[in-house]
Amino acid sequence: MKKPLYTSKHPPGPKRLNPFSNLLGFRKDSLGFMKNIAEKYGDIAQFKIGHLRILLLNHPDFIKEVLSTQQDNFVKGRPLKMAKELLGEGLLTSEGDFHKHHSRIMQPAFHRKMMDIYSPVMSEFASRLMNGWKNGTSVDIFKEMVRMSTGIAGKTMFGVDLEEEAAEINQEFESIMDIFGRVTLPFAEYLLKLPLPGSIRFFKAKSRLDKIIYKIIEERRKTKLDKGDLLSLLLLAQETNKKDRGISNEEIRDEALTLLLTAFDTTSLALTWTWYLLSQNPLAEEELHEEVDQVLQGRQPTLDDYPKLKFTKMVFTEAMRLYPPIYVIVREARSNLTIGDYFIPKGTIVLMSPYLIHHDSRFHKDPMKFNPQSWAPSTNRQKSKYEYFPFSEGPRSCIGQHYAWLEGVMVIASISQFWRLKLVPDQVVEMAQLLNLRPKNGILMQLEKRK
Ligand code: HEM
Repeated sequence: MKKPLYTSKHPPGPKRLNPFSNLLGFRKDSLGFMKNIAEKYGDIAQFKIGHLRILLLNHPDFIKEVLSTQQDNFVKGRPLKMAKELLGEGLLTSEGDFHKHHSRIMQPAFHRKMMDIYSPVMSEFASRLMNGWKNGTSVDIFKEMVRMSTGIAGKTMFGVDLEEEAAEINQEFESIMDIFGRVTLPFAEYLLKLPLPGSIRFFKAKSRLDKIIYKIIEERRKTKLDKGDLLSLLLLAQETNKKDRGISNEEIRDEALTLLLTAFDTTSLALTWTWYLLSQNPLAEEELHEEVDQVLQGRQPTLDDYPKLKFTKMVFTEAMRLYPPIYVIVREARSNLTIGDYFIPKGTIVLMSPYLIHHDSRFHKDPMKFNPQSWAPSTNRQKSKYEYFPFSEGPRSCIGQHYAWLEGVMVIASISQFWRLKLVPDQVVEMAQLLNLRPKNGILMQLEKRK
């Protein structure tokens, strides 16, 4: 039977006791709240927060509808409004032709051939980090990964050394996240307009980040050097304003800040959770050590080693399954539409959680277990793209995913060749669900030299 174009059937979901009862649950533990809704009401369910209608999709087929098949009917919309306050019209937040234009300008910086240039930088920064480590001491591995990833991002994309500024950048970013954690409030967009302590912190942090970014841009302008990196591409696009409509100073700032924050934050989180998981799974750790010892024989990895470091990549893949840094992807319906048998009105906010799908036993066997072997080519288990999507999927998926895979593998191989990271006992490792999945109080690890 032919499916009707429109249906009046609404997805099931909890009845609201008061306009903010769902808000409280969602703010306290959004993953727990979403899991509960999915378990009670199924793979397509809706709930309300204030006047907002929120749809939760918990099946790869429905998620595919939003991220790919019907993606023209969705925008980043309201949920990204607060992010725009910080990032302006960067690649992450912009829409339509503007987004396409900027995406075209920046694509070459993420082309596979650029990985030849990026991989030695990644190995070098991992070495620099290890040079400062002392056997038997403890470090907060999250801070260490942030410092290293910020250094890598600064060097590969802007040609500058940002390791010194890494702690400040991360601290400003955390102040910003604090207020971003409130994006689900029905009156969120007005929050920044009020002189509240959180808003004041936000604008201070934004202005410090701007200072760092504008300094980088100005210094490059002075040298007039085309280094083939992302900043060169952006500055070149500004100069060659003939065929295309070019790019303004402010747009360069927006893109540079977007790239810096999206690059260092997610990658350092993915690596932090990887070290934590390895410390809890000695068999996987041993297998990793065997592979890196055998492939690298004591030298730092190069791009040629990348395809040989198969188990290393499986470890990183499995870590991003259990701890996908972006644990929920959000869109807004820009017209009335149908998903499955249900009517979804214009303005509905749609949530899709890689975390929930990655922990669903229908799509991943033994989902709570860290099992890198499940990604071995020999298992022959062809997973659908929407069963594992830490980088999202479709036209708005992560532009930096090849870069992130490379950084993950290069860094894991570099470090695990020489060091074993052991979890310092008697600490509670907890997830903080801000815009991304962070360790609440960092993760203390003891450094043990292998060789
Ligand atoms: C493990 C590391 C990373 C993860 C898990 C990750 C994840 C994601 C996800 C889920 C999205 C889609 C967000 C949405 O639809 O709302 C995204 C978009 C994006 N990512 Fe990443 N990312 C990572 C690393 C990077 C790196 C290294 C860069 C840059 C060098 C980067 C730059 C971006 C940009 C610019 C977008 C917006 C793309 C667009 O909308 O066209 N990401 N990322």
